[in-house]
Amino acid sequence: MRRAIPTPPPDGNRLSAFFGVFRYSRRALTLVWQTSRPLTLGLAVCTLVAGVLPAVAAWIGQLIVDSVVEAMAYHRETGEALSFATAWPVLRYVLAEAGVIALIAMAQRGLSAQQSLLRALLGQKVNVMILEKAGTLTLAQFEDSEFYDKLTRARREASIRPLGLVNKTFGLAQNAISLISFGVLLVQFSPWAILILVIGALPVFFSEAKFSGDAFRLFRWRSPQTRMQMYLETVLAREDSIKEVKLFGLEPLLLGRYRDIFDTLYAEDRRLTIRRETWGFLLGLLGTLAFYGAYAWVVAETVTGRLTLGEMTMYLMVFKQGQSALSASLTAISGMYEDNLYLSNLYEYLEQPVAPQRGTLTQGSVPGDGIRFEHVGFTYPGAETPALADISLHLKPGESLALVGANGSGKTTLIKLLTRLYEPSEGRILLDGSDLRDWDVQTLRRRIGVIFQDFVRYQMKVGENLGAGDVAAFEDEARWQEAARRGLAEEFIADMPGGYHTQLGRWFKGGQELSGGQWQKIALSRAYMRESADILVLDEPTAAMDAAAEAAVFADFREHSRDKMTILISHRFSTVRAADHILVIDGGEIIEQGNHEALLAANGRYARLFRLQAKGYE
Ligand SMILES: Nc1ncnc2c1ncn2[C@@H]1O[C@H](COP(=O)(O)OP(=O)(O)OP(=O)(O)O)[C@@H](O)[C@H]1O
Repeated sequence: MRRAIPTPPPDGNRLSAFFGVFRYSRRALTLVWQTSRPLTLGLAVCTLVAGVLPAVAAWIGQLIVDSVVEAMAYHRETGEALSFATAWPVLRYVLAEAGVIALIAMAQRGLSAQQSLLRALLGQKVNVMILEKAGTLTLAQFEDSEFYDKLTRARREASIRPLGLVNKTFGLAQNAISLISFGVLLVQFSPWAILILVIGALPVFFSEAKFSGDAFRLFRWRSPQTRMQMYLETVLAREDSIKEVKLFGLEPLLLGRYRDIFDTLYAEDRRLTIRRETWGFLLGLLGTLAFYGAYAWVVAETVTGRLTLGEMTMYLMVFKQGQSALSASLTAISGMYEDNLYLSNLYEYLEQPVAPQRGTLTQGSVPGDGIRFEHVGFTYPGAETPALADISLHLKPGESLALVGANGSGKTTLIKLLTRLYEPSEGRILLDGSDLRDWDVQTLRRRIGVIFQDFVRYQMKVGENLGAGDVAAFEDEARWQEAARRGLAEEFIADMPGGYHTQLGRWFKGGQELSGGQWQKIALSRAYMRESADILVLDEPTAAMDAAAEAAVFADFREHSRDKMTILISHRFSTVRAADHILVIDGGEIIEQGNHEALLAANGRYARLFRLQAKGYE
């Protein structure tokens, strides 16, 4: 079934919106100027040259025709044969015109060369700005679909728009210069001619401005659909999803959705394009009418002898070129309007408020106190029920904590709060006696080594996949080896063709894919890279490992984390039972806590689940 897509929202006060958007022009110019001063200056010079010379060419055209007429009269009167001396007065103008035309061509080449260089530089600069900004945003912002829309829109269009805007501004300047110089010539014929020229072009301009506004509103309003299309492309054409898509036979269904979205978007586009071009044509006719009216006028004046043939040629040329310069200027203005609208996207994204980094502490007020949760509650933005409620716990250095609970009970959320990816909605979390919010976030994160269930499988070298755990040792081979040994990855890495330098994943040439358990060993080793960390968090670190590997991992883990705080999430009781504290969480609340023996003795949920699992292994 085709889903109905609502019509775009109304456009409000069009005129004030129209002028309001020009506020980005200056910023785009500044951006281009900062990108490359020499190229921007070069553009300006070429623009000036390409703007002035057409009028000069038209003026020389007049001189050619008039001197030809004069020379013809001379030859007719004297009967003299053509010689260099009699031809030279005409030929020098022809030569001059050739020179001017060559200069125009040079300026235009210069313009396009500089534009393409600037385009590359500017695209890179804007993309870097977008990515740098992404680094300052919070996890919550990334999970907000409206924000994600902004990011997608900014990335998709905005990197080419600033240069578009600047090119149009220069184009406008070039045409304006041409127009002024044409005006200087034309006003000698009649000021009315200039008026006719301007009036003929205005209607097209207004229709262009209106339709580019419409196009932008359409672009903005439909971005969720475009995003869905991009997502479907990813699902249908990426190695990590194609396996399941194939086995479940999802291609026709997903492709059908993809097509439906296109069809609805295309229908809108088509309507807009047809309206835009039809109006453009009809209103453009007015311009043509104005031109031929003026043409007839100039011809009549020449016939009556008020204008020379040369002047007629010049005025017609000036008229024709003036008209195209004018309509080009007007189109440039409406294009600038469009670019400005798109740029507003970019700046809307770049100006997205960043939560201030308040904390500055690098040491807590009670060093060695460990982690305390005090009545911590948390509700995800936009969620109705809390994911965690009234969580209190204390974990001292050297102690281990295990979290047990059904899927969705809030275990990972607790870790996200501890790592300050989110802040508690209620209560507080203390590290060494100080609120996490008061800690310098970098210092805090350096103290924590964590692997999440959905750890990242970097499409990079094996070693770099480990090094990611500690940027300071990103390239440190000795540290890679040490971490791999502890994460039990050493053996299979040694079997790989390039050892630690083997490319992982399938995205790049020569990449090796790993098994689920091998990837998990890589992730575990990555967590071990963080030597300075005294809080180790493992969120289901061994779920994909075989039983022997799991036992070895935990033997080593206990051995090496004696003076550290460790938090472990696992659904396997064989792993959990060794922890000093076990928290049983259900629906975001702690329902039982204690060590293994105490919990068994209490004969509650933990004891029941433990026996259930033990029975399964019998
Ligand atoms: N980013 C998010 N935005 C909104 N709600 C979320 C988000 N992540 C998790 N939740 C919700 O919060 C609750 C707790 O999720 P959490 O990931 O902490 O569970 P968990 O105990 O780690 O589960 P599992 O054992 O399956 O890993 C769930 O109801 C989940 O739907």
